[in-house]
Amino acid sequence: MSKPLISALAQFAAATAGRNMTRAAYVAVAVGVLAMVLLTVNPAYETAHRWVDALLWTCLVYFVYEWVVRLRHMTRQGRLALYMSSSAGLVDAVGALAVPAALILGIEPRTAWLLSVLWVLKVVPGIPGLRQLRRVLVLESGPLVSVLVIFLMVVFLASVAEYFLERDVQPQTFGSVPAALWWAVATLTTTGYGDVVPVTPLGRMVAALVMISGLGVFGLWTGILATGFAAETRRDNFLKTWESVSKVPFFAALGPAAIADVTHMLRTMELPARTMIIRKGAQGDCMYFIAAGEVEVDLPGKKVRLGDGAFFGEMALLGNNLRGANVSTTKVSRLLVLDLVDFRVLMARHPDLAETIDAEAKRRALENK
Ligand SMILES: Nc1ncnc2c1ncn2[C@@H]1O[C@@H]2COP(=O)(O)O[C@H]2[C@H]1O
Repeated sequence: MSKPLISALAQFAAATAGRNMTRAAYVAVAVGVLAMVLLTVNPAYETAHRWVDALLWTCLVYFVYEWVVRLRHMTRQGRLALYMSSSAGLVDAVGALAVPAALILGIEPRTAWLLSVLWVLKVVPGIPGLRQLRRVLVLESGPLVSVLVIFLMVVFLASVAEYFLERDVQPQTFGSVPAALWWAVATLTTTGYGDVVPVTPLGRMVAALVMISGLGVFGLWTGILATGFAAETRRDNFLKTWESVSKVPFFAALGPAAIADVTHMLRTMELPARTMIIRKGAQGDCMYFIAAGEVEVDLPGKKVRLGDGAFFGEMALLGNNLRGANVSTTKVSRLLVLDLVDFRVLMARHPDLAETIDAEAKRRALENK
């Protein structure tokens, strides 16, 4: 085998060994699931069964290869048990073994290949939003379970009531509590198939109450999840900003309580190189601290570069409100932004910071004269 081919294969195996989804894995999941769907469409499968089978087998071989490479990699790193018990390890094992196991057990091939739908699970461990959802579900499990209990209570009370009110008029649909339960679930979830409908006046009144309760229950669930997501995002942002704030020497002298206070006021901003941040003559409504990166202040006759830990944009907030120079990034930069309202609060709460900013603004104004 030629050297470039060997090194390309080695690189491919190394990328596959990591626990993250590679581009090839995403393609394999998409192609594999699409081929499985085609397998269920009779005319399409009859005309192109060789292609569909070839695609399915190729994807399966790829997933088995991926699993074996990861098992070897984790064994070498002494993390085999950890990998096998993780969600990614379980999903990889299921992806590699489910279809072959079904084929070996003698299940009809077109039915056995339906198990390839499990390949979609491979994308789950890599989705950051899902990790956040799991955290929200765990943190909000108390209120969510309470709403579930209310849901079950209403379902049971309503189905017993409907059974009692409708059983004589509609024995075939409301002839038992389990039969009435189907109606209650379809109504409370606001699905309303309309296959089972109460006809007695009292039965309809109960149904109306169930419909209204359904709206309430789903409103509560949505509210709990939305609040949980918002709180989670705030927490993530706070931690990110905290990390950046504590790296800025200007804030490092403050105690932890004051850093937390400052963190609440700042928001992070990631910028690529050569991005204009401040335009000369514009109204100033915030100032910036450089957590990482570099900016260039474009002054008449010279350019001043400011790096990690420096701040800028303070002069407009302390002076006549108008920006005195253009400022743009020279490299990828992470900035902490302090809005005017918070700037005033910060100045009032931390006079030592106010003094430093004020002194630097005065020094710069003198330098620019
Ligand atoms: N001589 C200088 N050295 C460093 N930064 C400066 C200098 N002059 C102006 N700046 C910064 O450039 C910013 C442009 O917007 P502002 O006038 O709000 O605030 C200004 C200062 O923060």
